[in-house]
Amino acid sequence: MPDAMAAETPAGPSGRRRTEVAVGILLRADGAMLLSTRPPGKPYAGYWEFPGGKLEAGETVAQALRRELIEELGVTIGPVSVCKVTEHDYPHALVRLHWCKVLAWTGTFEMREGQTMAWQQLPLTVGPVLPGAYPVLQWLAGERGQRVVADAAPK
Ligand SMILES: Nc1nc2c([nH]c(=O)n2[C@@H]2O[C@H](COP(=O)(O)OP(=O)(O)OP(=O)(O)O)[C@@H](O)[C@H]2O)c(=O)[nH]1
Repeated sequence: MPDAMAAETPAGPSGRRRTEVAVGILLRADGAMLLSTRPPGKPYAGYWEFPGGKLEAGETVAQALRRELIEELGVTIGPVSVCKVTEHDYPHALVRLHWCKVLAWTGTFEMREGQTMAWQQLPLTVGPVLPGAYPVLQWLAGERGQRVVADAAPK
């Protein structure tokens, strides 16, 4: 993977350019992960997602994630590396998501974009989740022998 990427890269199978996105899986010592709601005014506002955002031209994933988490949450993360890459084709954008586990940060969480945050164990107790975040939740659930959402109660 290149050290720095353009914010958009050549077209994917659907003929659209890909938007590169850095996403953080912030994990607490007890295994809880941080989810937050998408701010008002953005596509899928109110859906739950992992914190992160689009790369700016010339930024690495780690640099973009560091900047986004300061902007959105007011916390500063240490060095991170990408643990998984996924793609999702939305009506509004074809996105390539670079996922990083984040185990250490400094600062106090502030919801700087009017979002709501929740530390979540699996199965999740919040929803709905952004479709592009679902494959990673399934991957994390597989690591833990858990389900992303609880089984429906029998009728
Ligand atoms: N942050 C985040 N984005 C995700 C996740 N899953 C997922 O599909 N995405 C997609 O990745 C893209 C991220 O864009 P964004 O709008 O949050 O990024 P940003 O903060 O840089 O936006 P802006 O500066 O244009 O307002 C969106 O298309 C969003 O739907 C996720 O778990 N977290």
